[in-house]
Amino acid sequence: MMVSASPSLIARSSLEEMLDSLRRRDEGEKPKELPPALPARPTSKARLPSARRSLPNNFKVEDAEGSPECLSSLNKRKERDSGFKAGHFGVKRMDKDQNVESPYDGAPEECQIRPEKIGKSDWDDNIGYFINKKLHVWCRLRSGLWELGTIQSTSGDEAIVSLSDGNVIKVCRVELLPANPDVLEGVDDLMQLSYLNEPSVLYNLQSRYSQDVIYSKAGPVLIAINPFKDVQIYGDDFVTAYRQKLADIPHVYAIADSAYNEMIRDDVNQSIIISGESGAGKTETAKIAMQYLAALGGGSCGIEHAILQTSCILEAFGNAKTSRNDNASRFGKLIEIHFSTLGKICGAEIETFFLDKSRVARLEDGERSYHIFYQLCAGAPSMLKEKLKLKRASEYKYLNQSNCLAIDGVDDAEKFHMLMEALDIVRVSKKDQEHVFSMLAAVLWLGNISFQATENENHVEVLADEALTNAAMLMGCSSQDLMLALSVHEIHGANASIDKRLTLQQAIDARDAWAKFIYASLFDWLVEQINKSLAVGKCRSGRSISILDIYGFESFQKNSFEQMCINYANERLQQHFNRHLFKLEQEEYELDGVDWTKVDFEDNQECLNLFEKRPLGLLSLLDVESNFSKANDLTLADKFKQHLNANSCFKAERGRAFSIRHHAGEVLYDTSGFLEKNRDPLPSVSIQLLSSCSCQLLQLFASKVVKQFQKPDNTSCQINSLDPPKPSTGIKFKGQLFKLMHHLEGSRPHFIRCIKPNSKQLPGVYEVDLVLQQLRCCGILEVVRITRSGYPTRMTHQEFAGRYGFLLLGAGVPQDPLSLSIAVLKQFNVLPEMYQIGYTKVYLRTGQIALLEDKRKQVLQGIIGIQKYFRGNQARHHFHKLKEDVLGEKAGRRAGARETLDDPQNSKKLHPENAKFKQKAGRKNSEVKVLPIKICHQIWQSFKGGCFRLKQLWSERKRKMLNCRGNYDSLRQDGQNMMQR
Ligand SMILES: Nc1ncnc2c1ncn2[C@@H]1O[C@H](COP(=O)(O)OP(=O)(O)OP(=O)(O)O)[C@@H](O)[C@H]1O
Repeated sequence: MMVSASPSLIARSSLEEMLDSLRRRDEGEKPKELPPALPARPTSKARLPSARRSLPNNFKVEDAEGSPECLSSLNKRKERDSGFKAGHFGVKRMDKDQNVESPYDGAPEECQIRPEKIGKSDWDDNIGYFINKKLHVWCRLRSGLWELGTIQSTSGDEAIVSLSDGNVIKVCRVELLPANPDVLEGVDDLMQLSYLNEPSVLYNLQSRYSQDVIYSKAGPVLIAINPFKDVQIYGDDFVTAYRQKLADIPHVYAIADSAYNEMIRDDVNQSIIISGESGAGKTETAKIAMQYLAALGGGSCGIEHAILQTSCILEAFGNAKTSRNDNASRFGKLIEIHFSTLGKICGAEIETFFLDKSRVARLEDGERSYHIFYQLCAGAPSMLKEKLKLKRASEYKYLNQSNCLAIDGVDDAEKFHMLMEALDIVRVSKKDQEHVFSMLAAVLWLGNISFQATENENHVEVLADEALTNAAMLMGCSSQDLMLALSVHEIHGANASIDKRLTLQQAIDARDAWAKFIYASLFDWLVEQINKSLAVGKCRSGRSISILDIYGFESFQKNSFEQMCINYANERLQQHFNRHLFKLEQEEYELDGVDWTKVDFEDNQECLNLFEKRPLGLLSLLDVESNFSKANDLTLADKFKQHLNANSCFKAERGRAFSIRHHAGEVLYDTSGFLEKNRDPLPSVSIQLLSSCSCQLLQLFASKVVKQFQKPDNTSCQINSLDPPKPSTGIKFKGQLFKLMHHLEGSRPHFIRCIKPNSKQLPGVYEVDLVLQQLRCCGILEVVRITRSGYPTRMTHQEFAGRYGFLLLGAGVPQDPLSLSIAVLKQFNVLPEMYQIGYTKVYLRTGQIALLEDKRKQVLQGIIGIQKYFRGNQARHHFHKLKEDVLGEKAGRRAGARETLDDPQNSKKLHPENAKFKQKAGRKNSEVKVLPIKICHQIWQSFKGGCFRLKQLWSERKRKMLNCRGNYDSLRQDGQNMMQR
């Protein structure tokens, strides 16, 4: 279930656009019958600061209403004093709260958004225009769907609309929105739409999707709609096309390409952040991006193949079939690909987050556990099966409880063979592979261990059957020890410890805790092994591209601790998105003195406060409650209600339930199991047993837990489920998330929003409502609005002048970068509304830089043409001269040689062959064609000398060419002339 901005709010943006056009019309800028214009650009009031002007601490600008308002801190203080309240289009203000944690450096963020200055909505005049011209409008039907139609007439608040299917209906005017002309159907970038409103965006994407065009742009964000089928837009040819910039339609390749080029060009780390709900295509998109980067940065060491193979391993161990996706990732993943100074991949590092281990022991109907279990049972060679005492998947309780053992179209045995190959490529040794498979089998056998009640119904004993024997054998412990560990709980008193027999439920929980612990530890260990294998070599440049594929927002009928953590992570990512696409962008305009009307956006800081505030935030309260042995899920829910009610994102519900208003919608949570999952206990006896097992992996896993229990002063503390010194799951997760945000903040982000077109995972089906919810929850319309009215290209005055200054001609070219930049913009007729000059940077609207780059390219090509001609001429001249020299020298030598040969004194110096030849032929000396060795050598030396001199001349000429400013200027002049011609 998702909730988003109400339609009227979204509609407002397009109304606003129309109003602007109407205003223009009223001002007499346009004749009466012109269609509503494109969204108004703020008129440029670019101030031209002096070249060395620095930004004063409290500089003032005029707001749109003319009242001077101090920016930055002054501005913020004023708004705080006026006490604006949060609201969609109103002002949203988050007070600086000392108790709110932030993963960003410095003080907690203060978020303020000024009200958007929107005039009164008035659609009437426009409706008149649409009626006259019989232009299409979008009409919202009772079903909520939008349909195209034309307005026939209006009366009061109502309008009669003739729909495209022939029906004529009466609707409220507020249900009408302007449609774009046909020529704009299916545009690549939503920025190109004249009317930016929900139905236009929705149907633009649908029109593309119906033609298998799955990628579109929303300004800087790539929208990827899952095709649920193979589309022929990947592979070598496409890679080459994007690499050589021959293709420019939106694509993951284009995003990966810009990330790579920006990393090389600007020496800045990059990140590709892929988000979307479960089944939207994040993991596939991440793989496609990785494939492109591997093609671009693949080197001789072949590490890129190993990196690509990690997907196969991680999917086997971390993905499972859920009701929403046959291959759902049940963990978050950040893969950081490192590059050498030459731009070649030199290693990678994978970080994983929050594996959903509950899936190991408990499955919902129709879902599966992790793929690897089914793959192992189906594909293991018979020898291995024998060794692990493996049976078919259907014989294991952990796998057969959900009535789903296979996935349509997936061959688990084949997948197992692919996995073995991948493990080999990633250099996980055969011995380690065997250890991994034994652990998996041990988990499966553990799940088959059953209990029987003894004495009274309260206590249990473990059944001594093949499950117990096999599990103990695979773990490397005795069956007796395992029986004891699963049926007895050790309680540490002040002076002694006592054994308490477990009830049936406790025994089942203990067994499942073991299985989950082993599986989660195995997963972490495997990731460690992969990281060792992909470790970055010495040639690292420190530059990297990180790809984040993290679980999307989740909202089921029953939502538990896992969903809360996942949705919390999504809130953090949403803030990163907001920060970069809305907040930092607008802040930069303000600080650099750019004339700018703020665009509103939905801030989720309040929701983050709900989670992170201390001591009265969700995670802190959960942690405190987890430390009380008498606390239960109901007392926890009460605590939440008692302390969190003041937060507008929290809603108390009956009993154990509570709701959170997430940015993507309201979710109802049930606290059942929260405390247990947050504590994540493992009875002390289990750790002791694991440490004593002969299986090395288990020993290693146990030692890691013991380390967690160690006190900061390194003295070990008693491991007891009553002692909770181990960090709780929630706090650990928060720590991981903060680390992730730090990492992302250190890189330049590229956002990809994956959209799931239908919930049945079918190709060609586009469910409008589902898509709309997803577009709303990631604020796509707002991104387009900001980008469209913003200045996506910016360069410092120095950079701009350095890059384009040379295009100016004449003696009066200004010298300081600011004046030079302005002169360039004027020279090339960049319209004033298409740029702004800030205190430090030049800001350009979309498309303007391409214009300047074109000019630059033309001039450079002209220059290169002249240079080529000039150099060619020089080279020819020198070559002819050298040739003459060599020939002259040769002729001289020949003459000398003839004289030498004619001298009978020298005849004995002749080469024996020559002498023989000379005698045999009986020719005259002057006719001799073969020269003496010495002379041959002399000529050769002279020729080599000539070549060497020629080379020297070449390099000298080249140096002179580069240094000679006069020459260069005249070349530039020639280039300009050529271009003008
Ligand atoms: N570009 C694509 N081309 C073809 N099929 C795709 C593409 N993207 C996704 N799919 C299909 O959609 C399925 C779900 O995609 P994927 O597993 O990447 O979703 P996800 O967003 O990562 O989901 P989760 O969050 O549950 O892990 C894939 O198994 C694949 O069948």
